[in-house]
Amino acid sequence: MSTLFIGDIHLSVEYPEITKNFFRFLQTEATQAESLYILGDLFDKWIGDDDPHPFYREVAAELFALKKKGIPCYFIHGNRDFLIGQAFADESGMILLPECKVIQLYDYNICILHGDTLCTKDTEYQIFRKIAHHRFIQRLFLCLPLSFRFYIAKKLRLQSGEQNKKKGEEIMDVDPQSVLDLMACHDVDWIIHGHTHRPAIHNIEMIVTPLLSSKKIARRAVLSAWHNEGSMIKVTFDAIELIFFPFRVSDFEKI
Ligand SMILES: O=C(CCCCNC(=O)Nc1ccc(S(=O)(=O)N2CCN(c3cc(Cl)cc(C(F)(F)F)c3)CC2)cc1)NO
Repeated sequence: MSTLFIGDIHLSVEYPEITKNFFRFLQTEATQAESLYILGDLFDKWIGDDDPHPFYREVAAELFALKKKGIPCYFIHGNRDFLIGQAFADESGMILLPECKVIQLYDYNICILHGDTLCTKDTEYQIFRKIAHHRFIQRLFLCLPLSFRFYIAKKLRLQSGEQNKKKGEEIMDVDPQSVLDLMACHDVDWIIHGHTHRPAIHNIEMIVTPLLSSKKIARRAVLSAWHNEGSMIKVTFDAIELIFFPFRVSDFEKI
């Protein structure tokens, strides 16, 4: 049996191919798993569970179908969809997890998180995150009329797109010391995260006891975003693998 991790799907009405392939993943690979973890940025934007767009109803229904098949789906918020609340969790059957969680899978000790909190060099983003994750600010934002939230969302997405272009590669990636601190704090052998869109499995040398200078190799597995292909991290008793699968061309494109 296996446990699957995905993230950074960035579903939006503008990219129906990604949505189609995400639904196909839920109806195929995901049905063979013991459970599915979505580690953030399932959606490219989220301005509140009260957004009535039928697109969200469709995604919720496809996710709920997985629950009906007895396969639990766990969700950790990303920097895009950090406002997903209990209402959408109930509608989609997803189980909301805290922003960082240690799970025992087979005989692995794994810390799972979205990954944006590891990008500590991006101080501009970390300041925005602190403000936007404040309960009062979130309550205030969710009280605004949807139209005004749409407006703010459009502005912020444009702004973050422009800001990201100016930021160096290093700032946009995880800070190595933050990774070491997190793994030491939770005493885990594995960390699985997304956010950076830099898929890989990295070996990390951890000092276990400084005096004896004994070390161990831990591993950091990074999810791929779903731009032109699907991707997941598959955990089985024997291995943790980063797997890519091509998007299947929709019937329309075959014409
Ligand atoms: O990798 C890197 C770079 C990372 C790039 C980070 N950029 C990034 O995430 N941008 C971004 C994320 C979400 C959206 S949104 O459209 O979904 N939406 C916007 C309005 N949201 C809001 C909520 C609250 Cl409570 C309060 C406010 C406030 F205070 F602004 F009004 C706004 C809710 C969410 C738009 C852009 N660094 O390392």
